[in-house]
Amino acid sequence: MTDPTAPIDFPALSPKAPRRAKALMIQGTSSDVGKSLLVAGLCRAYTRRGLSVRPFKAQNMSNNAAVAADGDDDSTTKGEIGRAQALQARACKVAPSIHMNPVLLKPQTLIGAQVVLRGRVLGNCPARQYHLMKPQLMPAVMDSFNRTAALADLVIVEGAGSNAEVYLRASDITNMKLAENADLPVVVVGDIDRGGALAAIVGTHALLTEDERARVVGYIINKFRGDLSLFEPACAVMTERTGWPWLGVVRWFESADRLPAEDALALERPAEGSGKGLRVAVPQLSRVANFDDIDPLAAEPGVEVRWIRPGHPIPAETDVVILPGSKVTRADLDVLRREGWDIDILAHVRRGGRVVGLCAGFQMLGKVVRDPEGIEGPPGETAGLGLLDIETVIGGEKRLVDIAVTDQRSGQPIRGYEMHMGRTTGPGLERPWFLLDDGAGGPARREGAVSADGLVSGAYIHGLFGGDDFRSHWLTGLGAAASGLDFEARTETALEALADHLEANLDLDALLAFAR
Ligand SMILES: NC(=O)CC[C@H](N)C(=O)O
Repeated sequence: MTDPTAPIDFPALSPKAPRRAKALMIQGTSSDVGKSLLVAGLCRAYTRRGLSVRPFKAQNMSNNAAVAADGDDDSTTKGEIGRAQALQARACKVAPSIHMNPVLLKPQTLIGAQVVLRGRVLGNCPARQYHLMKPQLMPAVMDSFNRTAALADLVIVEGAGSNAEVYLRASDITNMKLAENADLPVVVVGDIDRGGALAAIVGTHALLTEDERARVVGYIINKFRGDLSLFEPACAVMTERTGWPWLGVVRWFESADRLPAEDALALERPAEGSGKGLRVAVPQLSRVANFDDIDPLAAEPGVEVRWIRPGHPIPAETDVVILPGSKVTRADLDVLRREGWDIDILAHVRRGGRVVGLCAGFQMLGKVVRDPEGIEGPPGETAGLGLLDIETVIGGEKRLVDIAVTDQRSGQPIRGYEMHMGRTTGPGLERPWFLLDDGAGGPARREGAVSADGLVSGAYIHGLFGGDDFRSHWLTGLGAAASGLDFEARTETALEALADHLEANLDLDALLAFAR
């Protein structure tokens, strides 16, 4: 993608389907005000009321992606969308679609990202170039919105970041510009937990144009803790300054960490876990991807998961080091070395400790990672940790597939997904971690690798630990206690609790009446 003004080649837009759904848009005064969670909760609450609901977010920036159930019209493979929209789809009890999140930006460097359009990689792009290219994406965004709206009674649309970045207005495809194009009523959400909510709401109003202000049907204050009677005068001030109705205050939702987080900011949360039992350390890579792979382990009472921040060593008293996925395998190998984590990991293995690599983490455990075309950074190769006798080349079509198979070795069902461009070869694969059997009677597929001494293992499969049987089997094999936790049910309970929470905190009939 060298010329940002060159026309983009994407599949033909569908003939305009009649819009059936009403829609309501949730915009925020900044990122991380809790928009994704609010949308997920509204999706579930209105689904429970018998409506056919769909989520929509034009553009998401996240390395936590999910495999959609569909791909673009001319594609035989499935696409990917942000994890938050996949969760929202689940809240609506429908399969995730590429049209729920037509543009996904997966950050690779501080100033550039992989651009995924309608589920498929369009290319890598520096932020400045993407900014110029963005207006061209609007027809595809609108097409996806229309397709989503043609299927449902109600679409809950999520904005991105702050809706008052007015200097970016010309290239906006995901906040007020989308609201204008699709004629959406807008609710503005402010975050009291971070402070400055008054200034954020009043400042947002000040920065918007008259027309944009008129689209706003009211504001919500999210993440409130404390005595509401003390805060009510603040709402009077905001309403007086903006003329926008106050639609309610949503109290802090305690179970938020039971739902998969969208961006790596969530890793700043204190670790869960009892402080005893199996000690799992996960280095916090710079472009960590699909980090919710670790959530099911963190949810086990007998497991203590610690995310290791830059500047901190991997503690010697660790039982298992898990190397997670990463958007930029080679650059994150450099991070491992810069932090001295490579030395910690090698010492850990010498002491008889276990290491597990997932996707990019698996690639890092090999001898070398090559990127001849420069897909994830400057072309070249980087030595891996050399703990598995494998090599990886990044390139070709991205592999995006859901997996629901049986591991012949353990007899355990394995569920998960693959999402990677790297292809791995080498003698290490002769000792696979899994022998995957799809039940159709064909030969088992080998997946992953295990070192000769059995201490180091890795595979491409994300979501492995979400399977209760596999997780219990894995924990028991390490001499750790498995609790019998039903992870899916835990997520489902959290979604229901979130919907209850919104029913209790907001007037959802009134909110629904704003949809049009
Ligand atoms: N999800 C991942 O960890 C991706 C691994 C690597 N960046 C690849 O594309 O092959």
